[in-house]
Amino acid sequence: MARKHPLERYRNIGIMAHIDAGKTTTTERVLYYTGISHKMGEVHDGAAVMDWMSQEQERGITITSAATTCFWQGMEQQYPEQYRINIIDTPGHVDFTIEVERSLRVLDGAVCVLDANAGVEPQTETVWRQADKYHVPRITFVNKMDKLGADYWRCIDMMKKRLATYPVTIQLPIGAEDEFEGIVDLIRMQAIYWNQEDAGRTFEAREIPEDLKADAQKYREEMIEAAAEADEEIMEMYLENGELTDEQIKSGLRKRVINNEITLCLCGTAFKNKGVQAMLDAVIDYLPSPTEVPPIKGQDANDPEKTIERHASDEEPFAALVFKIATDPFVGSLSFIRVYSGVLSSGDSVYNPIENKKERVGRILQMHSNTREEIKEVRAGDIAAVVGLKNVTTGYTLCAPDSQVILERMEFPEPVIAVAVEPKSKSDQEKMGVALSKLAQEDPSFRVRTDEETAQTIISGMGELHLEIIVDRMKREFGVEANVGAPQVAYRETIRKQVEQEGKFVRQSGGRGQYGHVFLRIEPQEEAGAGYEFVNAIVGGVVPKEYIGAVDKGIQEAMTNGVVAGYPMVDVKVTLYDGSYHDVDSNEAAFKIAGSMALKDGARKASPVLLEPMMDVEVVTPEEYMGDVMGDLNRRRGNLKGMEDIPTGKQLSATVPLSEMFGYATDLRSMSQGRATYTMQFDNYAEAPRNIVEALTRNQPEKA
Ligand SMILES: Nc1nc2c(ncn2[C@@H]2O[C@H](COP(=O)(O)OP(=O)(O)OP(=O)(O)O)[C@@H](O)[C@H]2O)c(=O)[nH]1
Repeated sequence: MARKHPLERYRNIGIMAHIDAGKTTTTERVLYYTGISHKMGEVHDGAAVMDWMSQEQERGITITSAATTCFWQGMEQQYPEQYRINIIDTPGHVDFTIEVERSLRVLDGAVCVLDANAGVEPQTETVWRQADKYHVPRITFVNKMDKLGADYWRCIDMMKKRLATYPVTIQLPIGAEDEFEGIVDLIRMQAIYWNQEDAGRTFEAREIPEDLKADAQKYREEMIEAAAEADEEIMEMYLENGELTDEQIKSGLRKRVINNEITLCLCGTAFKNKGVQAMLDAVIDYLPSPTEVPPIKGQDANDPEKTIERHASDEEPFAALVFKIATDPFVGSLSFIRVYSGVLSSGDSVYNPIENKKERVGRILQMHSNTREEIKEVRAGDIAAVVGLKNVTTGYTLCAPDSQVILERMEFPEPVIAVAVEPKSKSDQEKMGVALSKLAQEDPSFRVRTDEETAQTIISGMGELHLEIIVDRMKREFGVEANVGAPQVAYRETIRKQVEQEGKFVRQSGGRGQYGHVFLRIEPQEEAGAGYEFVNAIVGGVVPKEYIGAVDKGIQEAMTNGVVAGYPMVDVKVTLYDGSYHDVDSNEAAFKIAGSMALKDGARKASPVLLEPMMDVEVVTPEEYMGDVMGDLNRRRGNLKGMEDIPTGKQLSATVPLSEMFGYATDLRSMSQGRATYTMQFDNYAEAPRNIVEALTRNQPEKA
């Protein structure tokens, strides 16, 4: 079967923004204007098509990034054929940055939505930096031009200052706030007004209003100059003629957007149905198709030293990245994939190089937000969901069995906040384990562990909201009722010194005994965040090969409950360098215990320390509350990093220990009569002060 839409007519895009800037409303309008959704859903009446999970509808925020596909032929049907746009709606709340990261990872371009009044907000900066990290080309849609205080030029100014980017405007707003009427298109040099009788489906192009003509000329010049810098050829033409054709301007701008040298700015109001279609045209005109981004790199699955490149082409072997797992009440587990190369049909076998397993692909679904369509195959550039894969999690590669590759894996942040969950009844207890492990498989920023001392189930994640939603989903989707403890800090432990430690586990009581014996070198990793590393330095088989894995396992198990206060140990390198075995009595279990014992005993002598998560806190407050807010942050052991004037007041940034931030939302509200807002995200782990360690260990029995 031939490809319906050539790759050049694909756009895989994400929509990113600070919370409440209007991503969901904008996406809704896109679906409406492209004909996917016939009823316009408003965020407040909980009918938005993209926000399909019930929690999202209740809270009016976007939690999971749903993928959806739509088709667009231009505002004036100016493109000869339809383009296929795959959109991922990404959440704006910091607790879910992981969702943003994993969508950015598989996208070719993004639209950054700003609130025209608030401009660049803390979370805008965060997602912008993430997009920088993955080299995602961007255009910016300044939304809410109808809102009180809307100011397009201030937004552009903030982008220069706070995002360190080079914004180039290709539109001018006509009016602002409740007098916002439409836009001036600087390429066509026309004013565009959307008709409100049909919810902005149709529009009128008119002459540019008299009072905007001089500005239009000026900003068009700037735009052309930016386009001319794309390459020497365009520059020469510009210097020769003093002008460029519309096509030359577009191609120059396009080139520079794709190279991440500039970002184009547009404006409108999704809510009042103005400007969205022009933004879609810009997606087609300036954001790259899968063939215009660099080929994805991977490792040869059979030779980790060898780098493989895969180009966006149906002719190359199949390779795809799993970027999201979702449990669906109707079909079970759904794996969302981005196909980088090749073709996959339902019924084919795919290879999972991380688990070394081959799996058969069942149904393949094209997601249209809350509806889905079964399709027969996926090709390079596609985003789709595969039903029923068993051994995959987010970040895994799927590839052709005869051409094995591991695509660049995603990095996931460590969870910082934990709560104990206790099943309400016996039957809940049985179901809870299953539910939690399914949810953990979907979401790599969520972990489950059992506390060794209290035998409680502890779940940890990125923030209070994140865990609240997990507990909520457990109840709704799996029918598990649980009592939830107060949120606690997910402390960590590590060591500061290198030690060598013997671990010997011997039992001889007639018959077959137990014998495991190891020597470990235990040392801190040089770099924080390097994680756990196991080195096998056994020579001459003093610890037989078949037991090495068990030693490693024993060490890892011991590390889940550290020696200071029972928190997981991180950033430790362990070298197994010596040991002995017994012909009859040695087995895996004995070596596992020996490894575990050696680690625990060694860690106690290796200057173990407790680490606490430090949060990057950004507070936006009207000026009159600034003194109170600052004083309060000081009391919370905060370290003030900066203060800036912003349109809505002052923005303070500080590093504060997470343990001091519980209840902050309420305190900040009462301190500022509800007018200050804040965002918080993990920054780093720092050594906890002595009083915290003492408080945490006071009630603990001496560890065995
Ligand atoms: N005045 C005005 N309000 C808007 C506009 N677009 C969206 N809103 C409102 O702003 C609020 C937030 O919009 P959403 O679309 O939910 O924002 P979001 O960025 O998706 O929010 P999260 O999903 O929670 O991150 C809603 O009350 C919208 O109705 C606009 O163009 N003008």
